[in-house]
Amino acid sequence: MKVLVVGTGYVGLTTGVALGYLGHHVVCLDVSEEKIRTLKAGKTPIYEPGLPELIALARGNLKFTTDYDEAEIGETDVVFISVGTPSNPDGSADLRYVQQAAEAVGQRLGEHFTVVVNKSTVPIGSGNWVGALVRDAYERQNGHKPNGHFAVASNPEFLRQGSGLYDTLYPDRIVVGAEDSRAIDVLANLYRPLLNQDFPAPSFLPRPERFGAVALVTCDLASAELIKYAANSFLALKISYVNEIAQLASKVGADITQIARGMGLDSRIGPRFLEAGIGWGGSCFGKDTAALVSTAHEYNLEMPIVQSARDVNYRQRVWVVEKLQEELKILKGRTVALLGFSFKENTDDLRDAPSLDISRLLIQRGVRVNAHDPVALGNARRLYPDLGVNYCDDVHEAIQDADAIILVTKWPEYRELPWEEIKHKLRNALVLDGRNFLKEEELEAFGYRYVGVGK
Ligand SMILES: NC(=O)C1=CN([C@@H]2O[C@H](COP(=O)(O)OP(=O)(O)OC[C@H]3O[C@@H](n4cnc5c(N)ncnc54)[C@H](O)[C@@H]3O)[C@@H](O)[C@H]2O)C=CC1
Ligand SMILES: O=C(O)[C@H]1O[C@H](OP(=O)(O)OP(=O)(O)OC[C@H]2O[C@@H](n3ccc(=O)[nH]c3=O)[C@H](O)[C@@H]2O)[C@H](O)[C@@H](O)[C@@H]1O
Repeated sequence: MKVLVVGTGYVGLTTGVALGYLGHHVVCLDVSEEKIRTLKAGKTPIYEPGLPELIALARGNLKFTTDYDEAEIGETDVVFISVGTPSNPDGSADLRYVQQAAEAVGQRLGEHFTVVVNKSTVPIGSGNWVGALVRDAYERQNGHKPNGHFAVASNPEFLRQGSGLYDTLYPDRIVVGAEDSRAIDVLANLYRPLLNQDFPAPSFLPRPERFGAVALVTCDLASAELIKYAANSFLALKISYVNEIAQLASKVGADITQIARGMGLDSRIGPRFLEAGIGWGGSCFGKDTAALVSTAHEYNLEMPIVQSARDVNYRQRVWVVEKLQEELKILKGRTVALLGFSFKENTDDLRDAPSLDISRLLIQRGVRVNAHDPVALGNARRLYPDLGVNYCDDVHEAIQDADAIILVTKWPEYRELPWEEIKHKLRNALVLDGRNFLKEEELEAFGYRYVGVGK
């Protein structure tokens, strides 16, 4: 099938490349000249494991452009809108990029039946709104209304950064919401190889141990839109819940890792997303929980549970600094090494990264912050040159003369640092493990004071 993906960020590029790999003809369009130049040169503008390899395999089915006129929208079966939907200051979603994309697509629709798909996370009602934008743009361009040439669908995305390709090729479910059953049929055909799981598995990606057919959830537009917000908010509150219990665990001398294991083995609860730590960050949990609360307000509803998950999450970031102060007594004049700057491992993304708030809070208290990250420092220097953080390309430089190490992101290489050897570089052998990730017993055996979360 012929596919256009508008927006080549973490979601759009992953989706486009995966669909190209499955044999569809995909145009990936972005307004960023730089991103498209990079892609045309055979490189990837984002760090996502497996993406360069899959692009190389799908190359013959992929075209990259910044020009809507080159995208052959008039003959395209499916257009994915996968542009950013960041937060407005009041928490609602900023839909300006979606609007620009919908209008640009509407102007160029032809007689061929095209499904315009909201893949971006967009508030309830956006499907209808995008439909109206596309229709109006078409009418302005052609002088008459479109006559059943297009339908709108909502196909929310559930991939996680850092395992985006794996999540795309081996999804738990695919959700398609539409009022027009033709749109559901087209998307079911598009996703057939994923639904049936009958494509050659790329050798460079991990494979699920057991895997059968994937569930296709079909529903109306509003339900699909709400599934996305409800799922993200539920995951966010699951983490905040375990962090709330972690706070109590450390007061009463219990261990949150054992508690989470004991809880998670109940199949009604499940073990995933029960890792206590300094909380969630990233481009979506914060944004989407805020947007859900904001949408509820429009309908005169409070969302106290979702709001509390947000509050608890921020409290974890403050807790790190309070804990450090408790350990070191005086923070002013101290040096702290932050290990990991991206919001999670295997990504270079800094959106709502806990490291940013933790750095700000430490710097306000007179602490010198040395930060290391295996892949995110380029973005950090570009986006946050004035944060006051000393970005260190070498982890040994970051820990030199530090009064404490804070593990912020669980990059595997931090577990494998030569902890015994590097101890002499520190002024004070204190490790605050914000992800309960390091080898506690080993560190203690080397003479470190180890502080975890909820232990
Ligand atoms: N990042 C993630 O893990 C996930 C993100 N989502 C949602 O997917 C959407 C996209 O997120 P990301 O890929 O992370 O964003 P991103 O910021 O990485 O990429 C968005 C891209 O859209 C481009 N763009 C903006 N306006 C455009 C236009 N008019 N025409 C063409 N391109 C345009 C930008 O230049 C940018 O490259 C958001 O709504 C997000 O909430 C959903 C699931 C997972
Ligand atoms: O809408 C989105 O953008 C995506 O948001 C999350 O994916 P992502 O933010 O990429 O990464 P996660 O693996 O969910 O991690 C989010 C944050 O939670 C933290 N986390 C995760 C799991 C856990 O048990 N504890 C915990 O603190 C991570 O360190 C990270 O900061 C969801 O998991 C995806 O399903 C969704 O598509």
